[in-house]
Amino acid sequence: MKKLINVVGAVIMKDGKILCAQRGNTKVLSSFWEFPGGKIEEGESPQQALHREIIEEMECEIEIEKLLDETVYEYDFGIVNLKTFKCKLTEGKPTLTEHTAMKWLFPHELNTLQWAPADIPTVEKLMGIVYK
Ligand SMILES: Nc1nc2c([nH]c(=O)n2[C@H]2C[C@H](O)[C@@H](COP(=O)(O)OP(=O)(O)OP(=O)(O)O)O2)c(=O)[nH]1
Repeated sequence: MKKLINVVGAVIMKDGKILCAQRGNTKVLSSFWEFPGGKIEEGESPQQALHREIIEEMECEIEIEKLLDETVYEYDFGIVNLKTFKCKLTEGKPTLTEHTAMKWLFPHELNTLQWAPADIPTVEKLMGIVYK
């Protein structure tokens, strides 16, 4: 049986754009684009994990507004259950620490990037939404 990996991702919105981050070269799924976040650790709620991950890897703080989507994708290394949350920045500015690059894109531009496979249903959902 493949291991189940519970992951949270932040859909951080600012001025109608969404923060997209490119995974680092040393990571699994290297170079794919993703929503910043990471694995939920033991004893953490998804929201706690997301706050921690964004502070760790983006050096900023977010407010989590709502659950946007939940997807399950079977990779060769395990099964990823990805929960994505709509968020806004409350403190600081996203900074590259572990990621190779980041971009702010309008929802309709999201398909210009090569997303991690688990993210594709969420990306498609976001592309159909107009945020004010
Ligand atoms: N953070 C994040 N991970 C994603 C997304 N889509 C997707 O398939 N993943 C996968 C990649 C990894 O297998 C897993 C998350 O692991 P990670 O390496 O980002 O998490 P982490 O920071 O806790 O990792 P670690 O290096 O401390 O083990 O989920 C996404 O949108 N965001």
